Amino acid sequence: MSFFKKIFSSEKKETLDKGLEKSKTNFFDKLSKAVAGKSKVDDDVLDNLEEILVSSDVGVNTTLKIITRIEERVEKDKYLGTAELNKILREEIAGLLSETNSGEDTEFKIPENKKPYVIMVVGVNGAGKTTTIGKLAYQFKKQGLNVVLGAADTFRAAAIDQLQVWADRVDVPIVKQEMGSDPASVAFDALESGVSQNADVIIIDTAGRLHNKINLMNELTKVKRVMQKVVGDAPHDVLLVLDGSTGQNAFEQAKQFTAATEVTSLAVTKLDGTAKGGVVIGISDQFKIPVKYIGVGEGINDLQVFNKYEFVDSFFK
Ligand SMILES: Nc1nc2c(ncn2[C@@H]2O[C@H](COP(=O)(O)OP(=O)(O)OP(=O)(O)O)[C@@H](O)[C@H]2O)c(=O)[nH]1
Repeated sequence: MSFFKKIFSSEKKETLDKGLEKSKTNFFDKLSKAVAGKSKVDDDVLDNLEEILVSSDVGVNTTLKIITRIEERVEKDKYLGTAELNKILREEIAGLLSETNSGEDTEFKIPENKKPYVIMVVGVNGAGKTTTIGKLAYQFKKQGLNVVLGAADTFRAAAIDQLQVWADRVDVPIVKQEMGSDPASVAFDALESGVSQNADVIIIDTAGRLHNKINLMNELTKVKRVMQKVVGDAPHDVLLVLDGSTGQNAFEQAKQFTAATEVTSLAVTKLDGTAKGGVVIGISDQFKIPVKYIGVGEGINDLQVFNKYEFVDSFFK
């Protein structure tokens, strides 16, 4: 490993550790209370563990899966000490995450034969869409790629302005129109402009209104259809941004968006400052969609490519 890579990884690790601190403290405080005075994993411990996982926003279905797997191990081992519980949980959670996340990545590499690579970003207002797009643009630019942004969230003037702020900050071109114009038309322009500029990546912001599933579905379908007039297989990635600090509400949003369009990857934001980090485990398991990025701070560097090993290591350190 190069010296630079080592420094970068240790910085990434520090940010991740700091970002997950609240979730960890919450989880392990409860876990240590649950096993206090017990040497063996018994029904009581498992009941408590179930409650802790649910209250850590892992979600009921995923919690039951984890508990069943631990029960099976208890059954096999006969005597499973509480001291081993931490290690077992870590193994089971890593196993669950492996079902959806290949996740050894430290950086997302754009496939060679997909240029321009088009990312359509969806999610409700306030989930951290704009910030995530800005941070992503910065990461791609650091990789030496040409990035173009498309401000297709035309529903609110502030959304266009905010994306412009990020475009200026990262120093990448942005394609935008007036507030209220047709999002599909902005997406079309952005792709045309990207193709003519020989862009490597085009990131399209979309409106996050959820008041009506049919409207949302129609709008996203239209944006996709119109983009395909310029780049036949666009979008290559439909990235759903979820606010991790909303816990169960993030599950609800994932449900609504996956019903409205095909979502191919997830970004879970605001994991710093929340005790609900377990949401990453549950959402990835329930929706069988890989978590590609996690947001662990407001800074430009605080979006990390999700790596299941790093995540579990940081959580169970
Ligand atoms: N702490 C923290 N804050 C974040 C993170 N990601 C985004 N935010 C903050 O969340 C707030 C909302 O983010 P935006 O990017 O504006 O959200 P949006 O989804 O684009 O919402 P609209 O602009 O309202 O459409 C901002 O104050 C961001 O700085 C994160 O990973 N950690």
